[in-house]
Amino acid sequence: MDGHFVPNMTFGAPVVTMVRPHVERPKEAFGRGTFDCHMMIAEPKKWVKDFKKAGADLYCFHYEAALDSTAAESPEETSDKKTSPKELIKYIHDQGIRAGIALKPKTPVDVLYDVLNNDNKDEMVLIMTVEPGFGGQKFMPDMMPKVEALRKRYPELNIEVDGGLSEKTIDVAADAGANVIVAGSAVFGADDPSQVIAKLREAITSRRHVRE
Ligand SMILES: O=C(CO)[C@H](O)[C@H](O)COP(=O)(O)O
Repeated sequence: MDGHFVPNMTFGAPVVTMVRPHVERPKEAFGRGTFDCHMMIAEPKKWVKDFKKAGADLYCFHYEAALDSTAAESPEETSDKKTSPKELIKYIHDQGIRAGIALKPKTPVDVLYDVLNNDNKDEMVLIMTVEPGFGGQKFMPDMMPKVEALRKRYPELNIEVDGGLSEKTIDVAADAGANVIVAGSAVFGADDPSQVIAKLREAITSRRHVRE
């Protein structure tokens, strides 16, 4: 979060660098230990290399930001050229990491149909189930048709949901086809976080939307 794309700020690549050595690298694509960096920032292309160097396995940018941001490849650089969502996915893959593309609640899902590759093995889509910027908001069930549409069209795509996920809302998300869950308050506010994580995981694995 950069205080521009969203009205809040969080940490950057130096924190990722410090945490990375304490978490074993994933043994397979999207596996345990994946550092999935959700970039709620206005200039997503500028930070890909820094986050890759810091240890990100997956760089997830916002579609809305990539529509109107620079093609410059570092924070120090300027460029008159623009990037685009499709170009940025390719650029992230060229850096040797996986790409995620996030949609804010008001952005329709069909904008992605010309952006995603036919082979989705190195991609993920994040459907925001709150307006990005703050934890502790209410889950928006009206985002589920977007998840359903993606799951129908891309059976093997990793589909992430973020915002208001808990034991109360997980079944709706899992039934719609989400298989990657971001949960803040429900986990960090729990007496037993591992129990909550286990329940969320069970809701997803019992649906098995992604073929193994
Ligand atoms: O970053 C977010 C919004 O920008 C996430 O929604 C948030 O971190 C998840 O928190 P919660 O589970 O409390 O909704």
